[in-house]
Amino acid sequence: MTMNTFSTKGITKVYGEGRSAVHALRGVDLDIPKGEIVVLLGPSGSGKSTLLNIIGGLDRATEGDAFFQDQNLSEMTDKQLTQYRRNHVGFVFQFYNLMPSLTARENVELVTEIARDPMDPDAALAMVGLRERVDHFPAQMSGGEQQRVAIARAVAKNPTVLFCDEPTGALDSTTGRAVLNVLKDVNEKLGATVLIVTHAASQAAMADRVIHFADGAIREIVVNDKKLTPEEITW
Ligand SMILES: Nc1ncnc2c1ncn2[C@@H]1O[C@H](COP(=O)(O)OP(=O)(O)OP(=O)(O)O)[C@@H](O)[C@H]1O
Repeated sequence: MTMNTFSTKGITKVYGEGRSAVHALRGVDLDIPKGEIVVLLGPSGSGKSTLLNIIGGLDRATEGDAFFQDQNLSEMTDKQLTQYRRNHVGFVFQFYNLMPSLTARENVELVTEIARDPMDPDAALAMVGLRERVDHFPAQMSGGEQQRVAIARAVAKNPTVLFCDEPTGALDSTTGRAVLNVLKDVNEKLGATVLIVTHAASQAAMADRVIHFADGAIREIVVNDKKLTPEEITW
């Protein structure tokens, strides 16, 4: 039997209350098998980031259960959620979120110093092709290089799962492709489950599984028999 990294049952999320309530998720049932690359697609406001935040332990569902392996995130205390994020989850965002006053290595060390089973920061930076740039500051690097530092920072803790919210949103297609290649490597070499939220529908071709979201619910799940490499994708 395939072990699921995530399994959700009837997840709903309502922001606010009364007349101003926003129903961001309306009952999401989902299984994400271990070690897959999963792409979440859907219009703006359809609930993709909300789902990512809930299974990433950054936010809580209003109702329903979200399991990470056999642990119910919905029943965890705030302290347990912090431990879950610290030990298992890497996050990559559209705008890198690097500390401008720290070098690439120091940005990665922010995470490795508190992680349970970290990689060597220089090894993480070498993995994303930045061996020569470890002592450079974010302002000395291109957008794609900064995003690769952010990925190195996320993978240096040896995460079970890597969440990427619009990781190529601020990049041109050549640079974006290099970033997707790094995510593919992380999936293949570290065995991490990788979840990518994107507006670029063509990136779905590199996924094992594509989840189409609409209006707070899953509209369709497509399993790709054959995946394309990032080089084969155009967008
Ligand atoms: N903190 C919040 N308070 C109130 N409403 C929120 C909050 N966060 C998200 N929403 C609303 O929940 C809905 C789902 O938002 P979400 O960010 O999950 O969508 P998304 O599919 O990720 O969109 P995008 O592609 O634009 O990032 C939207 O209507 C949004 O306005």
